[in-house]
Amino acid sequence: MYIVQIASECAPVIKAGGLGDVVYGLSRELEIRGNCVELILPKYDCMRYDHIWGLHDAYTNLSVPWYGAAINCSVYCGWVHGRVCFFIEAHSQDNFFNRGCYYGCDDDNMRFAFFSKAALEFLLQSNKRPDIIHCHDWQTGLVPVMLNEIYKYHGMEHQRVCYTIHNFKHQGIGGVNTLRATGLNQEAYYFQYDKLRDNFNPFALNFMKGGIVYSNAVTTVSPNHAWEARTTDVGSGLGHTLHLHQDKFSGVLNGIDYDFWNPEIDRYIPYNYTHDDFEQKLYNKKALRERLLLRSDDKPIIAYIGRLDNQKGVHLVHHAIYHALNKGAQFVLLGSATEPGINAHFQHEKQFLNSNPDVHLELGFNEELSHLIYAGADMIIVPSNYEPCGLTQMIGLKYGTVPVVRGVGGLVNTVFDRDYDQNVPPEQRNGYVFYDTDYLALESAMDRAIDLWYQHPEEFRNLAIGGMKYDYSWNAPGTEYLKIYDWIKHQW
Ligand SMILES: Nc1ncnc2c1ncn2[C@@H]1O[C@H](COP(=O)(O)OP(=O)(O)O[C@H]2O[C@H](CO)[C@@H](O)[C@H](O)[C@H]2O)[C@@H](O)[C@H]1O
Repeated sequence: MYIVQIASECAPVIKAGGLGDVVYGLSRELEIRGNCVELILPKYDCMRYDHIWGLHDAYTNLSVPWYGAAINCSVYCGWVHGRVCFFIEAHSQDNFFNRGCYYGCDDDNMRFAFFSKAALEFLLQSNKRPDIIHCHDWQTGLVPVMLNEIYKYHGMEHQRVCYTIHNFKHQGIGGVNTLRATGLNQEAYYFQYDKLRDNFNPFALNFMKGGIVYSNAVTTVSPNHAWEARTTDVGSGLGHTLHLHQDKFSGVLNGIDYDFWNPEIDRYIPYNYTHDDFEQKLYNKKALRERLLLRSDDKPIIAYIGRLDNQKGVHLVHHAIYHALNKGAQFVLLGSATEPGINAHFQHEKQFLNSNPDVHLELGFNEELSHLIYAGADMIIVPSNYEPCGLTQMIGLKYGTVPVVRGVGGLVNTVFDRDYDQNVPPEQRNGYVFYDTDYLALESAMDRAIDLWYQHPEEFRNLAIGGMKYDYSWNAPGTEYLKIYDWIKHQW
């Protein structure tokens, strides 16, 4: 099968979070199974060019219709750890992708509407006719809309779209301008409720809703989140739309790329290890302490790695730091916040805790350091308010780092409470789960994990080693996506 992924991220060259990991990992898995996979991405000025091999001009005169005129683009081609990627650069004073950031600009909706249009123009003009176009999140929600309303009539009538939603919170909101810019026009038509009109704001068009309405298949990143999105408020207002389109909507649990996230071969950690020589993990713990200037003591290290925003339960992350210290544990945090208030809060915490030898807060994005933390920590905490899938608990498991998580979204599908999970046999339980969003709930799960570490170290070790044996690779999800592709390929 010929598959083209259109996305705003692909790890490690463009990574703001889990979306990048998934786009890369899924592409790799599909290619290993003999499919032809290509990726189309924006050419951001701030991406990690050191991860691209052989970048060259692939298509120089891509003329993209925009507001009735056209923007000239160049398309570059290069290999990102073996994957063929096309990067679109727009020559316009809008400077769409030269902003020193991936997201967070006032005109993000226009930037990614343009990217979606340019990606389709590139397919059209370069005569690429994939069987499947796989788009991700709100940034590419307009791809299936434009494919069906415009490009279908220009020779792209056979392309089918799978649309994956990684986060319902950000949906991409536009207005009449979006329609004029992209050439969709026809205001009255797109402002209908069964098209793009936002379910709650009658004056807005919703890109993600467009993606759901117009795609042949829609997925989110875990079965439990698929259920939550349809039936609870985590669908952020799209529950009804998902309900109407439930026949093509499902949850496919993400995988982890074990070629990249694997303590046995990880080149960012000083001591490689497997579940057979688990003792080596201790040397990584020592290396982590040395790197972050934590004191050497007989204490567990609890880690948090992730974006710092309301989704991630920042109030509980904050509380976990102090509770860990009270319980005689050390705490390491690696995270970045885009919201100024949250950023200021954690900057303040960092200064306040600066001289404490049992805690380190690293504020920023650091891929290399994240690997050492996964390898060196004893536990990883994921106290999210909602979590479509969550990768950090799955990476933690692979590194023998016991997850302590809130039972929501994909965390429910991946972490099984050692003491209480009745649905899973004791030998298959792999972490700790709490449910409420208050401090007591968090504390009770942390206490159980910390107590086991102190009082029954052998059992804690068995729990960690058991977790390493779980298979959360792309193997099973790869099969599921291929089934979906196959199903929509034969749809008319
Ligand atoms: N400061 C930092 N430095 C270095 N690395 C960092 C980092 N902050 C985060 N990371 C890394 O980024 C990834 C984050 O994974 P998450 O599952 O938390 O994704 P996120 O919430 O961004 O994305 C959404 O998409 C993913 C993928 O579908 C879903 O799993 C998730 O639930 C959904 O919210 C991990 O690889 C983590 O190690």
